[in-house]
Amino acid sequence: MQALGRVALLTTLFNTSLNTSISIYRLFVHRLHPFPGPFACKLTRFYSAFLAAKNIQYNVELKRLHKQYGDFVRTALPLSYGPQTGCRRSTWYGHVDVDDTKICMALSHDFNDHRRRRRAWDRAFSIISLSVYEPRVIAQAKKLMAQVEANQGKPLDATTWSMLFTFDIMGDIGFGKNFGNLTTGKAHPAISAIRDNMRVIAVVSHLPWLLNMLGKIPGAAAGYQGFFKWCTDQVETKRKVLSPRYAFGLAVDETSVYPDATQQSWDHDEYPQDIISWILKAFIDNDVSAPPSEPALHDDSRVVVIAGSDTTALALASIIYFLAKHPQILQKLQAELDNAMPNGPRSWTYDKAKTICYIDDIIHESLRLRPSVSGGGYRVTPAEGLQIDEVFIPGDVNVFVPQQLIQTDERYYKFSKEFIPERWGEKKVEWGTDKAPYFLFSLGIYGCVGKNLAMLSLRVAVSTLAQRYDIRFRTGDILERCIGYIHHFSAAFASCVSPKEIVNTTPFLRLLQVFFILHISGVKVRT
Ligand code: HEM
Repeated sequence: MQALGRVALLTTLFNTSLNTSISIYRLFVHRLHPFPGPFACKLTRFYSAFLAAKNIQYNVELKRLHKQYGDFVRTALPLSYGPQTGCRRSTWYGHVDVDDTKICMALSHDFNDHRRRRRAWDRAFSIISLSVYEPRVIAQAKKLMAQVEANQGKPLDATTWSMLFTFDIMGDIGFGKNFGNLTTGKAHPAISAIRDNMRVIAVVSHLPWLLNMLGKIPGAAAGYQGFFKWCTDQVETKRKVLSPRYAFGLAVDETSVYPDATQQSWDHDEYPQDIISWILKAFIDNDVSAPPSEPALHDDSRVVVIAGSDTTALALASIIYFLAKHPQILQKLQAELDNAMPNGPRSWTYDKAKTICYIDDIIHESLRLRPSVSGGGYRVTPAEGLQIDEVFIPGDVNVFVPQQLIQTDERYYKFSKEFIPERWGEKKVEWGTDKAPYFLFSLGIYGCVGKNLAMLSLRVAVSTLAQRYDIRFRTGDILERCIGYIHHFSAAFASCVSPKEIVNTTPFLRLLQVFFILHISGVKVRT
């Protein structure tokens, strides 16, 4: 008993002195001690996780911190991205595994490994690949419009429908599969798995070592296993599919076409028709751009599912919200659509729609105010440090950019909190928009590989929707009350919007009344 007491005493003494010396070091000696920031943040990353967990709104907490401490806050430091930056991925990207051979390209730390693997993804998003995807995105938009028409007069949940739309695009373009969300109107179970996954990452990724450790404890990640297995199954099913199935064009259930699909081999001479086939092709061919292992391949598939759907869904839901809030902007867009396509929806083509710059201006303005990836990617400064104006940040320091804060900073954007798409068009030079920081798809080597697919999907959805319908809130007075914007994931790939109600009436079918209700999915509703 006495011995036990001594061990306890010694352990307490050891831990107390260890923690005290670490605290003194972090507070007064650490290279970053001159940077202002909350006391607790200087001591432990648990405080950041605590802030993130409060309402799963780390961006709001960051706003408060920057207001209090200025541009540079210890725990969140702005830096420049772009091709010239010497910054690389930080330890944040090790939250799944620190071994690059086991994780997806989107989390790979090693500069050369990432650059090598990125090539397979670049092929999947080349101009030729996008021309293959384009009619399939349009086909999904047609299904969305059919649902809107079929539900006239009834409330439509625009957040959910945005997700159903982008999830089906991801299914087809990502895996060559039809997940049928837009046909059934029911959300695929993987959608709630994505949200759950993101919610955990939003909080625990502030402590990447903890997430990493939890992943290694048997059973600790049991909650994810269903989703992980589902993603793995998508890849494995794909691996068994013969190339002639591509002759069938749009997604088909391959087992119905090739009941004995397991017996078939991969024809790698075929031009792949979806993202995962490009990655698989590299893998099967042992190409230099291939994922280095089976776990890495399967982790890549999870990136396709999550990055390929949630980001664009949030962007679309936000755009619908802004169009409802600003009817004069919707009218201007409709006038431009009518001008380019005087015969209405029947004369709609993507070639005509994409010539309307105002559509892109609306998309950019919406993403400026409501970026789908609110925090930007976490980076580590180069060994020689980083000079930003008069501030020097030492080398090997983890930093990240609060994207939404910068993109709504009055110093860079006039009327920065207002939705003014014209700042990207006729006011661009006068307001200096082209010189303002804007990186919603990130920049440089780690920039979004899916940007062109996202823009294609958004252009198609916004133009077809606006051409057919007026959009307004069902009850205008709830608008501001419902504002709340939840970013689950400060560095990548997830967010949700809160409840909004929208009413649509169509200019072409004026008798129609369609209600959109934008409401939060999977997260407690905030009013
Ligand atoms: C509006 C929609 C989208 C936005 C705002 C967006 C934004 C971003 C951002 C900011 C990054 C950098 C993250 C970081 O630094 O860690 C990124 C990376 C990435 N995005 Fe997107 N994204 C969108 C849509 C898509 C789509 C549709 C895909 C298709 C699969 C996609 C796939 C990826 C991938 C694979 C990466 C990692 C790139 C790399 O590591 O080199 N994204 N995205």
